[in-house]
Amino acid sequence: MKISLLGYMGSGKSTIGKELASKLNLKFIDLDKFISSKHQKSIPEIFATDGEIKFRKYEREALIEILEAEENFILSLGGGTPAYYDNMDLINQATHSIYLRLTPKELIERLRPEKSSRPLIAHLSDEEFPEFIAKHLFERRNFYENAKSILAVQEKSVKKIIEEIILNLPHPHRI
Ligand SMILES: Nc1ncnc2c1ncn2[C@@H]1O[C@H](COP(=O)(O)OP(=O)(O)O)[C@@H](O)[C@H]1O
Ligand SMILES: O=C(O)C1=C[C@@H](OP(=O)(O)O)[C@@H](O)[C@H](O)C1
Ligand SMILES: [Mg+2]
Repeated sequence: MKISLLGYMGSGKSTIGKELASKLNLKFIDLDKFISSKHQKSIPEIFATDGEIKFRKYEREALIEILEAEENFILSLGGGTPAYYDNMDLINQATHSIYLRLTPKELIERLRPEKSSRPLIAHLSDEEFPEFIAKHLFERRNFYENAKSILAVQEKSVKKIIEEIILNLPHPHRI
């Protein structure tokens, strides 16, 4: 079984992916962590030293490497992965893709204390931040909505989200 989780920064991809993998006894791969360990740099360091364009290239290469090498996994993508190259086509060809959909309001609340770890939003002032998230999500949604399955995650616990994902897995993966 190959499952990928996608959605905006802060939607819970990394958190849900890790828990879901442990529940389904599958290998967990976080695309950002994979890129970091491959390049021996944190994501903010890659953005600062190599720039976003190179990051997108590394992200694309890592995605292909994982999709070609691995048989069974839960893959948590980065928020931007579906929006570059034809990544979304590759993701849908190889995996059951799930969009974790969250409202701008909740994303803003969640991301506010965690902004500094995310280079695309780290520099934004308190005034700029909410408007940036709303606009950026509006652009990204077009890519996310190509996922095979869409799950609204607002006001749901991690446990509940995992239960719903498992219930909605395509047959014969349901357990
Ligand atoms: N269902 C949830 N309810 C409340 N907080 C959550 C939930 N899922 C994730 N979080 C929190 O939201 C933040 C962002 O989660 P993370 O997994 O890093 O998102 P992503 O990988 O999509 O950017 C983290 O602090 C995480 O603990
Ligand atoms: O949305 C984006 O373009 C990004 C999201 C991040 O991942 P998370 O969605 O896990 O924060 C990370 O890949 C990088 O900072 C760029
Ligand atoms: Mg993440």
